[in-house]
Amino acid sequence: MAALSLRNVIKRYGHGPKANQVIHGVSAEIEAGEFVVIVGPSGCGKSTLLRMVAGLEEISAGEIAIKGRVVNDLEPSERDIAMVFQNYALYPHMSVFDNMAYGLKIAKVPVPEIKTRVDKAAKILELGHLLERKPRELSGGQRQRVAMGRAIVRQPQVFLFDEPLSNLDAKLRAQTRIEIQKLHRELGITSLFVTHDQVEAMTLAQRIIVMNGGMMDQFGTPEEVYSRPATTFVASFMGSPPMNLLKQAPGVRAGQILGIRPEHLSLATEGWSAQIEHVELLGAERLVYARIGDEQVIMRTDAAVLPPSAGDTVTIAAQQDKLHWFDAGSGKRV
Ligand SMILES: Nc1ncnc2c1ncn2[C@@H]1O[C@H](COP(=O)(O)OP(=O)(O)OP(=O)(O)O)[C@@H](O)[C@H]1O
Repeated sequence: MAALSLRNVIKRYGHGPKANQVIHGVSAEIEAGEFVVIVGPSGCGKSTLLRMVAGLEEISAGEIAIKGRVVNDLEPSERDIAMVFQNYALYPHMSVFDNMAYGLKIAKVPVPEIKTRVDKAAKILELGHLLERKPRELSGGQRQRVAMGRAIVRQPQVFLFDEPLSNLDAKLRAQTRIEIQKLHRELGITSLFVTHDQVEAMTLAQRIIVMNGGMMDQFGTPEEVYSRPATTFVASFMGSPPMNLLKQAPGVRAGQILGIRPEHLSLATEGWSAQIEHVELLGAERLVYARIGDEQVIMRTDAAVLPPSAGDTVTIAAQQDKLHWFDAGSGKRV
C-alpha cells in the first residue's frame, strides 16, 4: 500500500466565477519510506500541494490518503504527519528541549517517554549539548536541526518539509542536505520535500515531482527526469545551464523541438555552422555560448580543450544518441 496517495487533487482559491484554480488535478503514489521532492518555480503550487497534505489547506476536489486512510476531512493533528517549515517556527521563549517536547506534551505522551524520545532525537541531530538554550542563542543551522528534531520526536507516518534549507547559506545548505539524507537512511520515514532549487531536488530525491503552473509535468527518479524529460519545461528547468531547445536549426522540422544538453555538444568537422558569442571559464569546465542561425546554444566543454574565441565561426555537432524530440505545440516528449 502506498504511504501517501494523491488522487486527482485540485485546489481552487475563492468561490464561484471568481475562483482561481491553482492545482489542476495532481495524482501520485508515494511508497513507504520514499523521499520525494516537489520542485518547480515560484508560484507553481508546490507549497499549496504540501499544505493540502498537511491539512493546512482544504482540498477542493480529489483525495489524499495516508497509508490508505483518506484524510481530506481530518485535522492536521489527526493525520500523523510532521512538518518542518522554512522559518522553523520555534517558540522563542522555550528551551530547545521544550520546543522539541511541546507536541508530545500536548499529545499527553508520558513524561519519561518524552524524555527518551527527545534525547534520542537530540543525539541523532547532535543537539545534546544545546537542550537548555533558547532559539535566539542558536545559529541558523542549529535552529533548523531543532525544527527537524521536533518533527522526529513525533514519529510520524510522513515528514513534510517546506523549503527548510532556504534560510541557510550555500555551505550550510550543502551540509544540511547530507544530514537530511543520513537522517532519512536512519529513520526511513516517508518524506515529501518542497524546494524551488533543482540541485537540491536532484541530490536529495529518490523521486522528483516537477510542477509547472499547477500541473505535474513529471514524476520520476532524478536520472529519469534529467535524461528523459517529459516536457520542454522539465528539460529546461532541471539542469544548469538548461537543455538547449532548437526549433529552426537544420534537421529540425516544423512542429518539432530538438533538445540537446550542453554537455552533448562539441566542436566537430561536420554539423551545424555556429558563431561564437561568448566563452565563460568555470574552473574545470567552460561554457561556450554560440548562435546557430537565430537560436542561441550553450556548449559545455572541458577547460583543458582549447576554446574558440568570440566572433569565430565553428562547426558544432550533437551526440546523436543524446537527442530529445518534443512536440512544439504541446511541449511533450515524442
Ligand atoms: N491564500 C491564497 N489565495 C489565493 N491564491 C493563493 C493563495 N495562496 C497561494 N495562492 C496562489 O496559488 C498559486 C500557487 O502558490 P504556492 O504558494 O503554492 O506556489 P509555490 O510554488 O509554493 O511558490 P513559492 O516557491 O513562491 O512559494 C500562486 O499563483 C499563488 O498566487
